[in-house]
Amino acid sequence: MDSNGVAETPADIRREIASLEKAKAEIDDRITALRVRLSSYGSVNGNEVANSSAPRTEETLLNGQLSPDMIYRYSRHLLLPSVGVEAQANLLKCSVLVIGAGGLGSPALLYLAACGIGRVGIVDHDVVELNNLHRQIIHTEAYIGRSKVESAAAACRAINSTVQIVEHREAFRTSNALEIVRKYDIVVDATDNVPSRYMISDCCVVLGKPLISGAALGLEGQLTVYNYKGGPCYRCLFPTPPPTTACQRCADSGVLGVVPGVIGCLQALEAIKVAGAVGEPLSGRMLLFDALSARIRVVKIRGRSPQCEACGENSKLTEEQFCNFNYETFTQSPLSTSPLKLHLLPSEARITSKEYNERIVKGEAHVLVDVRPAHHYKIISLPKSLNIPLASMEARLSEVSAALAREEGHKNNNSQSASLYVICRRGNDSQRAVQYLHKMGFASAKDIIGGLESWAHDVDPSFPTY
Ligand SMILES: Nc1ncnc2c1ncn2[C@@H]1O[C@H](COP(=O)(O)OP(=O)(O)OP(=O)(O)O)[C@@H](O)[C@H]1O
Repeated sequence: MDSNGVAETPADIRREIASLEKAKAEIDDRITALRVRLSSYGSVNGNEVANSSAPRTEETLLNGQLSPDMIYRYSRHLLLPSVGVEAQANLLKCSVLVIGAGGLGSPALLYLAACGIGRVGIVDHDVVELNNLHRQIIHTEAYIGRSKVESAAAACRAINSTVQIVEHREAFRTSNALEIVRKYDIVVDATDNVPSRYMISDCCVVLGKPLISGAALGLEGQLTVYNYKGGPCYRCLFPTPPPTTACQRCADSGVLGVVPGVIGCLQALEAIKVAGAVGEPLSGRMLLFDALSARIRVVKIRGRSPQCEACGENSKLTEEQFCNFNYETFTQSPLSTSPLKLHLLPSEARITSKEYNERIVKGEAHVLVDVRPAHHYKIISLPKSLNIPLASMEARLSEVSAALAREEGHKNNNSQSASLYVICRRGNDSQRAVQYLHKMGFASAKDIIGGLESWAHDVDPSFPTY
């Protein structure tokens, strides 16, 4: 008999248990599905969209204690005596802004989301490209052509749906910098370019935020923490920017994918130390990483400079001065030639890639000198070109004369001189080479405007670019 006086058998009881268990499983499934849906909501350009994103810190911290889910998720942190519950709770209450979702930002963001930083902001204006994927490991092929912020935010939410991810799909500029940075406790500079580095450091000085700054190029990287508890800012160390010609970019010089990976991880580590109030953040010191020799060195750097134009005692930058500062012109020395704006030659000494193609199709006798470095030439080159890198042009000038003589003898029975064309990757070094060749008596030498990039764009779309 049950409590209602109805006769029941063990089979009845088993049936009822099974039925209730099925209903319970369906409710659990529904709760899980709703949690996943909830975590897929986020904020775009700093404004939260409907339904807010992840649970807020107050929900994850019960009466200041970690919730059971949090204890389980972060148990390996909690087991570390130097981290423990206090530092983990500090992380959950903290907000970190990562500017740049590229080579440095990718690992930094993944670790910051995974470790339970309460709110993570991502700023970037760029879209994912195929040649990003060897190092920008937060992005996948499925996101090629789509916003890096959108892609990075999805990856962070997939790792940890309890973290609030805020999307800022825009370039970081003086016009939006203060408004964005004001909302965060710590800033990670993962932009890896000089104008942004000055702008971000100055913004952090104005708003009093600690800054974790990283850089990676080729096979080397460096890292430091600026503006932390009276420590130096970027301008204290580098009051004047380097000449533009000294500012190499990954797109020109290359970078081994793991190098920004290492530095980006260390940036996340420093952010965690500052956020969690553990350890000794890398302030007043700089870490230098050399991948080839597998060496990491930490050197002491200059402390805060009283004369610094950003954080100096009598010269502290104001919000207004920051907003009116032009970082692009400040970081471009008027004496140095911007690699993108070289105009060294008169128009008669230049020819478009289309014109060059028409001439060779007609069978014009000519020599094509490719002045890129030999390792670039090995990547891809035009048929029958002669590789004489710009740096060795002076020493190998006789090879140009010999090639012209061969071509004239071969094609024209010495009756007509052969033309001389010069090409490079984007049309800057070729102009320098033509200028030099003119000086050395090769008066007819012509530069192919825009180099191999223009060839790929205007003549042969199947020609690979890099
Ligand atoms: N001022 C800025 N505001 C927002 N994002 C920036 C700013 N400056 C740089 N970034 C972003 O920082 C990231 C830096 O990434 P990274 O240095 O790995 O190279 P990349 O610019 O993606 O590619 P590559 O240098 O190979 O062309 C990029 O996604 C870039 O869009």
